[in-house]
Amino acid sequence: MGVRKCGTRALLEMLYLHPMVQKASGEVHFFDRDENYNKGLEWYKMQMPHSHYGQITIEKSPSYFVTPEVPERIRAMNASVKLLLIVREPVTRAISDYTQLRANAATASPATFPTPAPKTFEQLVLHSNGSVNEGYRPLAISVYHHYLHRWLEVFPREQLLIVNGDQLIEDPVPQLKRIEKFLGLESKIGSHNFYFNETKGFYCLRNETSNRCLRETKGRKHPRVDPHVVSKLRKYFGEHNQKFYELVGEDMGWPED
Ligand SMILES: Nc1ncnc2c1ncn2[C@@H]1O[C@H](COP(=O)(O)OS(=O)(=O)O)[C@@H](OP(=O)(O)O)[C@H]1O
Repeated sequence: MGVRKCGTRALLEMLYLHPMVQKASGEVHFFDRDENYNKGLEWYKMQMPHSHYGQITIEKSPSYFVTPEVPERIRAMNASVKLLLIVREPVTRAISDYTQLRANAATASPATFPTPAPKTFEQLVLHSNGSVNEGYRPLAISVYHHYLHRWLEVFPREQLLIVNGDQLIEDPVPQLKRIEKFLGLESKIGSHNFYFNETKGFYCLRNETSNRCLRETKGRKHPRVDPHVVSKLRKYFGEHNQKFYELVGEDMGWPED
């Protein structure tokens, strides 16, 4: 169900290494987009892969996390569905989001004549008086508790697993073992499924037939951000992170300066 830029694609592809998991190929956007939702559950099912008896079918659409109608719509489909939420340290997530928005803007309108330089992350996250620009969307999405409380009003906590996206980058196997257990799957994914690619700087995936890394849009180089700004943002998120820890009953240990 999200969160955007926290490793949703990596998580989906890594889980798909398991023989009892089938995945939808793209982002389905059934529950968050009215034009899809109004096509009905049969349409949703048709977007799903074929699966054998006992296999688990998964899909990811990160905007589910922030779209208000989604929890209730999912519950109406299946109140016992299992949900995975992958999170990342909020400032890193915001920088990743900014990096993607900037890359998308550059692709959408390639400069054929001199255009003003895009605003820096620092310019966007702080007002001119130095206060945090809470309305800047990449910051707002990192305030996880604002969105999560709606999910917990609709689903019991036991149906939701919080996956640590920073740890999934550093060392994927322990996170995947937790998920296998949560999903009631036999433990199958192990270190034999991964190799570290020095050029990409990330783990890549291996199965019986192929070795592959995620696409170049996953694992972008982030711009250097002024450490004072990072520190200011971490302080700002401190209180929000505590609220998130309380909601989920887990301390993610994110730095506060
Ligand atoms: N193994 C591996 N390879 C490449 N990338 C990895 C991997 N594991 C996690 N990640 C992190 O995934 C981040 C992208 O997250 P999402 O897939 O959720 O992005 S999106 O919201 O669907 O656009 C992406 O963010 P950026 O580093 O900012 O590009 C990665 O840090």
